[in-house]
Amino acid sequence: MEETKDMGFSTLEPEKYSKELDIAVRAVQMACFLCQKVQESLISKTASQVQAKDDNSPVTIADWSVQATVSWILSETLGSRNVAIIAEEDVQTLSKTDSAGLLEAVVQTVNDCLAEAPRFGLKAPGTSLGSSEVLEAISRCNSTGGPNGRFWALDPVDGTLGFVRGDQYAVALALIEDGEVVLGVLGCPNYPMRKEWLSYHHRYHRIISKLTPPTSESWDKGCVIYARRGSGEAWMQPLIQGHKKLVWPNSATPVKVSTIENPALATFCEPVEKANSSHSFTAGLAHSVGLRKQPLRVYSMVKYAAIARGDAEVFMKFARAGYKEKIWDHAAGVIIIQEAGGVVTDAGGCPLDFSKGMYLEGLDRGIIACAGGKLHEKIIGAVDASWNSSSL
Ligand SMILES: Nc1ncnc2c1ncn2[C@@H]1O[C@H](COP(=O)(O)OS(=O)(=O)O)[C@@H](OP(=O)(O)O)[C@H]1O
Ligand SMILES: [Mg+2]
Ligand SMILES: [Mg+2]
Ligand SMILES: [Mg+2]
Repeated sequence: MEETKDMGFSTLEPEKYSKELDIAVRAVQMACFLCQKVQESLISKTASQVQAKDDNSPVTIADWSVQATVSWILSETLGSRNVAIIAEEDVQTLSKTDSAGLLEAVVQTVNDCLAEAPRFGLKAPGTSLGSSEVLEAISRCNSTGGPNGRFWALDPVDGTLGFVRGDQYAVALALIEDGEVVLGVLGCPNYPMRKEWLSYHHRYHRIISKLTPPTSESWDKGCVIYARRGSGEAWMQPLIQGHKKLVWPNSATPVKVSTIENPALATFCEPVEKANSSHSFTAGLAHSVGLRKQPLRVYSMVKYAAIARGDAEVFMKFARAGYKEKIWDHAAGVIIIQEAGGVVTDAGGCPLDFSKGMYLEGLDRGIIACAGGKLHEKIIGAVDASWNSSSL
């Protein structure tokens, strides 16, 4: 039987950050609840509710609503003076005069979600938030990060493209102190019941509805994974929302990385979009180290979750030259993999540096995360040769 501890916090109770971790897990559970409702309505409606940002990437009411909700919860529970947050979204688009409908939808979504706070063991607001309070909660996430003090890094919806396509996405929240990630929480609302389904892009929902009777509680769909630095443990909770009977306190089971060391048996994952990572470079690298399986292409930080859960062994991302990785796209995933027993570095073998502000400055070429040191060593050892023979 699998070990189960109440929340997995029993060993952490006297430890630093236990209150922050507890609140962060609840906030991410709520965010997942919010996202599931928005994703359902996005997919069932024909009207497009997806906006394009300046860099042409998508943003939806879920991105803003999660940012507002998590910001509000952290401020209410920890005190707004103690909370600094760096996050992906801002209020620029929402504040435009022609965005009144969009803002209204965000305010409604936030209030609908916050009204459910007691199910997550949190206090709901006394009265519904008005639009100025929602905008304020979003724009309060204006920390610039850096080497000193404590701040949260939030990606309200990571893999927005996967989200709008009805596929994988994640909610990512990390606490960074003096440049080091100390807590990571990753919500993966569509994490499938069977790891094979991770790669069924687009068809995912059809498969689920065909194979899962509508009455099924589908316990294993979706999870929240979290870890505290130095604990040597990573924990996973089922999602609260699909289960009317599930209320706080939730249960947690430990997760561990895979023990596979043989590249021929290992699965590597990478971004779905070629624009986000060079598929041809990783194919060459995979070939040279003897990774024989097809790459598992998954949107978002669900890739980090897959490594931490032992469902894949390697994650590689090599963005185009000039692209600077943002800290909120990696912080939570990195600490979760490390505490679950894995290794994460840049392509030169150095740890990722979360102390330089919004970006992972100084990142050497790409990111390589592995279930174990041996696999990691092999891949790092092969990067230079592949790099020199590629045109990246
Ligand atoms: N050009 C480019 N190169 C590399 N990375 C980029 C690029 N553009 C965006 N992003 C960031 O990638 C985040 C999603 O990364 P993924 O690894 O999940 O990629 S993919 O969606 O599977 O293709 C995505 O996160 P979200 O915006 O939160 O979805 C972006 O921060
Ligand atoms: Mg992201
Ligand atoms: Mg995002
Ligand atoms: Mg985005």
